[in-house]
Amino acid sequence: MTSQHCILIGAPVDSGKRRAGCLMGPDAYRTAGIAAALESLGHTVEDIGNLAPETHPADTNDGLVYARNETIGWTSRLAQAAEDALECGLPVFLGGDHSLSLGSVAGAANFAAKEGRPLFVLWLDAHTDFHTPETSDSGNLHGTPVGYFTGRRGFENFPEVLNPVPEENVCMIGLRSVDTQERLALEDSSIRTHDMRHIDENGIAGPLNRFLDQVAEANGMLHVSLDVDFLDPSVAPAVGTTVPGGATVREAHLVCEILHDSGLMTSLDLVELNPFLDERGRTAHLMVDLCASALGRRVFDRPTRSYQ
Ligand SMILES: NC(=[NH2+])NCCC[C@H](N)C(=O)O
Ligand SMILES: [Mn+2]
Ligand SMILES: [Mn+2]
Repeated sequence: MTSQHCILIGAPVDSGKRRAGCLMGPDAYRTAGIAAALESLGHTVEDIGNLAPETHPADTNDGLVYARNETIGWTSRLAQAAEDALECGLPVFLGGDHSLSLGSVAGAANFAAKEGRPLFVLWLDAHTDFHTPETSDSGNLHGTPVGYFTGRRGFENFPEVLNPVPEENVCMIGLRSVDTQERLALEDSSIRTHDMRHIDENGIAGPLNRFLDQVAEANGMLHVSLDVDFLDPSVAPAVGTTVPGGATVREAHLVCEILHDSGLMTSLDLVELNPFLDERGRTAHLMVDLCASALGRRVFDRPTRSYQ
């Protein structure tokens, strides 16, 4: 297994929705032992601590979009952090709510463009997060990152997206809650969407492997964004937007194990963990275990042999 330099980036973003708590996420991952888990796999780990948003005007909360200015401050800060970290290793963003991915993905896209490689995004989530601030019913910006980094219009005052991720490079797995405006916009887009019914009928490995083949063929970089609510709430209760019927522990590990074996993942977000809603750290521990699977943990050190 090739060892990697993992850069843990604390992103205590809590501005993407009204319910507070994701700001405690980075420390919950640390408490759950994320650094030791990755080191035990032979990786080097550098924890750069928690970042803060760039200074921004105070939010007046217009009643439509919640904490827009703070989220703008985070977006530019995290885009720069992603670009810097990709110079020397594999950034792992410890969220923080999903609005952090406006920055982490935009930064990864800027880095990929400098390298002359396309960026691909794997979105593991119950939601598509494909709103713009104008289409959002809730006004919560954690529902908008995919809209932003694919270059949809309506993100006034946000940093310009210099390298929008082409829609055909985005693959979503785990979907089971899509708003009408998102559904209409997705119908006009070439984003690949795999809802839970598709997974129930066909399994989770097929769509993932097909996407990874596409990434490999294009010599692409791959950003993976893992939302806690991708998982079923019975195993991952610590998230404000639970939707029943999510991925099982085994399905989620399988995704992460396949990702590791592909050797394609170049950056990772762990988002939406709200430790205030957790049960004795079980969701934080599961997310750390999934991260470890994505970085090479397996049941056997060697491929298992079948009986002859
Ligand atoms: N990252 C998330 N948990 N997003 C949930 C978004 C829910 C809903 N679609 C909204 O825009 O408000
Ligand atoms: Mn999400
Ligand atoms: Mn979600």
